[in-house]
Amino acid sequence: MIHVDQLIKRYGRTTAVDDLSFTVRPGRVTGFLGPNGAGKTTTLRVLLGLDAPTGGSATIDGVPFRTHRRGLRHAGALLDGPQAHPGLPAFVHLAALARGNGLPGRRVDEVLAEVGLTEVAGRRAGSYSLGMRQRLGIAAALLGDPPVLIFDEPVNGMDPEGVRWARGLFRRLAAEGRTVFLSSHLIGEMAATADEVIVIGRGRLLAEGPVAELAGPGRSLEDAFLDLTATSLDYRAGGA
Ligand SMILES: Nc1ncnc2c1ncn2[C@@H]1O[C@H](COP(=O)(O)OP(=O)(O)OP(=O)(O)O)[C@@H](O)[C@H]1O
Repeated sequence: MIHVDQLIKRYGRTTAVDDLSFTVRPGRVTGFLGPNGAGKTTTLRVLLGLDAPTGGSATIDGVPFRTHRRGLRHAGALLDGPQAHPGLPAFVHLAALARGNGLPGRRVDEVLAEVGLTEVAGRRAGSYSLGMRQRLGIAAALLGDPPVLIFDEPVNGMDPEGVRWARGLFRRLAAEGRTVFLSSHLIGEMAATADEVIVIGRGRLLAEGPVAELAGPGRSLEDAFLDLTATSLDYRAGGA
C-alpha cells in the first residue's frame, strides 16, 4: 500500500507537488496521469526516498521507503533515465544489484527470462535499444520479488509487442496481489492496463478512482483526462 499524505515538494520558487494526497492499493494496477510538469516524477522520487519532501509524507506500507530494511525485497522501481552503467553487460549490472541486496544469484536468470533478455544478457547495457533498456529496468525492479512495484513511463520506447508484453506483466503482478503503480502519458494504454487512475495537474490532485467511473459511458479516459487537465497545462501548441 502506498500513502501520499499532504505532500509538498518545492524546488526553489517552483512548487512541483502541492498538498497532494492519495492511496494506491494492492491487487490492482493504478495509473498515475498528468500533463508534462504535473509533478509525477517528483512524487515518485520522494516516494522512493531520492528527494526529501518539503512537507507531508509519502510512505510504502506505513513507513518511508528509506527506512525499509528489505530494500528491493520490499519495493522495486523503474525511474526515468538510464538505470545501468552503459559499459556493463546487463547480467553484470543485475548480479551486482542482487549481491548488494543480499538476493540469490538465480534471481538474475529468472528476471532476465521474465523480461525476455536472456539471449542478450551478455551485451553492454549501452548497446541496448530504448525498449531493451526499459526491459532491463523492469528486470531490476522485479529482482527482489517485491510486493510493491513503481514504474515511471515503463513502456516509453517499447514496440507494440513490448507494450503488449508489459501490459500482461503489470496485470499479472497485480493479480498476484501486489501494488502496481505506474505513470504514463499514453492514455489509451493506461485505459487498457489500469484498474484505477490518479490524475494530477500542477502538483495537485484532480481525480482519483476506477477507470470505468472516470471515463463513463460513451466517454473515453482520454476525453476525461483532457477535460480534467484543461486548466492545468503549463503550455499548449498553437496558442489555443
Ligand atoms: N530538480 C529539480 N529542480 C527544479 N525544478 C524541478 C526539478 N525537478 C522537477 N522540477 C520541476 O517540478 C515540476 C514537476 O516536474 P516533474 O518532472 O515531477 O513532472 P512530471 O509530471 O513528471 O512531468 P513529465 O510528464 O513532463 O515527465 C516541473 O515544473 C519541473 O520543472
